[in-house]
Amino acid sequence: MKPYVISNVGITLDGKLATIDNDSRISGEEDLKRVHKIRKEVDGIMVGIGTVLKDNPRLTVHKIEARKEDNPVRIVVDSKLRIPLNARILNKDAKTIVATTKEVDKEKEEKIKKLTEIGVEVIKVGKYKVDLKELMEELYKRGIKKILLEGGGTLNWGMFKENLVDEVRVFIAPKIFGGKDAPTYVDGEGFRTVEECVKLELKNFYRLDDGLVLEFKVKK
Ligand SMILES: NC(=O)C1=CN([C@@H]2O[C@H](COP(=O)(O)OP(=O)(O)OC[C@H]3O[C@@H](n4cnc5c(N)ncnc54)[C@H](O)[C@@H]3O)[C@@H](O)[C@H]2O)C=CC1
Ligand SMILES: Nc1nc(O)c(N)c(N[C@@H]2O[C@H](COP(=O)(O)O)[C@@H](O)[C@H]2O)n1
Repeated sequence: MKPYVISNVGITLDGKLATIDNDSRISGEEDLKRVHKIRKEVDGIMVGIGTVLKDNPRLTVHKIEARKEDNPVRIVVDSKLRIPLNARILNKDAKTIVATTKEVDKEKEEKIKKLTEIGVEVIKVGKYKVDLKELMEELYKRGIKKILLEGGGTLNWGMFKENLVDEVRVFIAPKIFGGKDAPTYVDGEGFRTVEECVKLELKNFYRLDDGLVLEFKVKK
């Protein structure tokens, strides 16, 4: 069994998550409130370590009224355990799970010990990179039945490639960032043919702030 996964991002019209200098201010205030309402409804929020290193996010419900108990479990996918011990995602506002690989050297073992001491749960799945299918099963076993996937582009690719995403919600801002090295909604290697690609069914759309929200079901 696996959790139900909603992928949400704020993108520009050209599909970028941030500029080449990592400026990711895409959503307006109303869109951020929409995202925080989803955060409040789910059991877990998941990001890749790239997002933690670049944005240092809190990943709590802080744009709408909420109690500490409303904060979902924060999940970071981090194969090489690069997470800084002072990252905001490790603060006491909510529980945090760090998913890493089973390949553990002495340095990694020490980091796991430190993380555990500050109350972080470390899940080991996969050999060279985090096995996302196995991670989903482990999270489900821990009562995490609904997840908000908040990127970035590399983790999004991993989740789509493994067919682990059930729903897509995007805010499209009327902006163009350009830049072939700017992160896009889904990066990674990409599919080679249209047959292999992820197919979506448009369910809803509406205007918000200066942009557009689109909601899709992933066709299975
Ligand atoms: N506008 C928006 O809504 C959002 C923007 N962003 C932006 O996205 C950028 C970060 O994206 P990325 O650098 O791509 O980092 P990412 O957040 O996708 O993390 C990628 C890392 O995840 C780890 N990982 C472990 N196992 C994996 C697996 N099986 N599959 C995939 N990844 C695995 C790897 O260490 C990899 O380097 C930042 O610029 C950030 O600002 C991030 C989230 C939302
Ligand atoms: N939905 C959305 N729109 C944007 O314009 C964004 N830049 C993001 N970023 C995501 O939100 C995280 C920040 O969360 P906190 O406010 O620190 O709780 C960031 O790391 C991205 O995952 N999202």
